[in-house]
Amino acid sequence: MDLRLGQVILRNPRAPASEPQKTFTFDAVYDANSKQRDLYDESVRPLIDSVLAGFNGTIFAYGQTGTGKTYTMQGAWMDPEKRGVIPNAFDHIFTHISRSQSDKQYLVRASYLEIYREEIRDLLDPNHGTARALELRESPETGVYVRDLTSCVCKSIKEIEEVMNVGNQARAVGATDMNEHSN
Ligand SMILES: Nc1ncnc2c1ncn2[C@@H]1O[C@H](COP(=O)(O)OP(=O)(O)OP(=O)(O)O)[C@@H](O)[C@H]1O
Repeated sequence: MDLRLGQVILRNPRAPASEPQKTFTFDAVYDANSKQRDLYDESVRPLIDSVLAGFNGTIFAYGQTGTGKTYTMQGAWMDPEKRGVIPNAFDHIFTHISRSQSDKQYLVRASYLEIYREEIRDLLDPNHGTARALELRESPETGVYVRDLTSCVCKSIKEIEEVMNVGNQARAVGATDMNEHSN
């Protein structure tokens, strides 16, 4: 990895020395020594700032199992240096709201879903294990949305963390089911 050039360089160890390396260039590259805070400040903070200004924003973690998606997104909750994108974004959003002028109003709503075997499951629905899969819909006003997805209004970091914990527990049950099916 070349963090300065934003490049990931791949070499096949079994290939003959004459085979060229493959170089992929990105806007930014972070390796195992990168700091959560640097990733947030450089690559996430500008996106959340635009969301706070009224634009849409998406952060998408994609990769093979065990490559660090959960670590990057959630991190080690109790250690401020290891907190990932989600807790840093909660902090950023609610700090911004608390400091904003009184003529502005913000409404924060949180939903939490997972796509498991091509089906959408609502992790905030207490019956999600037995409920029917949710449907993806599109409307001219709001664009793509998930019909009947639970949405919780959150007024503080504590409230949104509670919503996330409920969803995380539903996820963990899903993972156990999956393990049982594969055994
Ligand atoms: N940058 C990092 N620094 C230290 N530890 C890390 C880092 N990234 C990942 N890890 C550790 O590597 C392991 C796998 O990471 P993680 O669980 O985040 O992967 P994942 O992509 O979410 O996997 P899965 O798709 O199976 O859920 C974890 O023990 C995690 O703590």
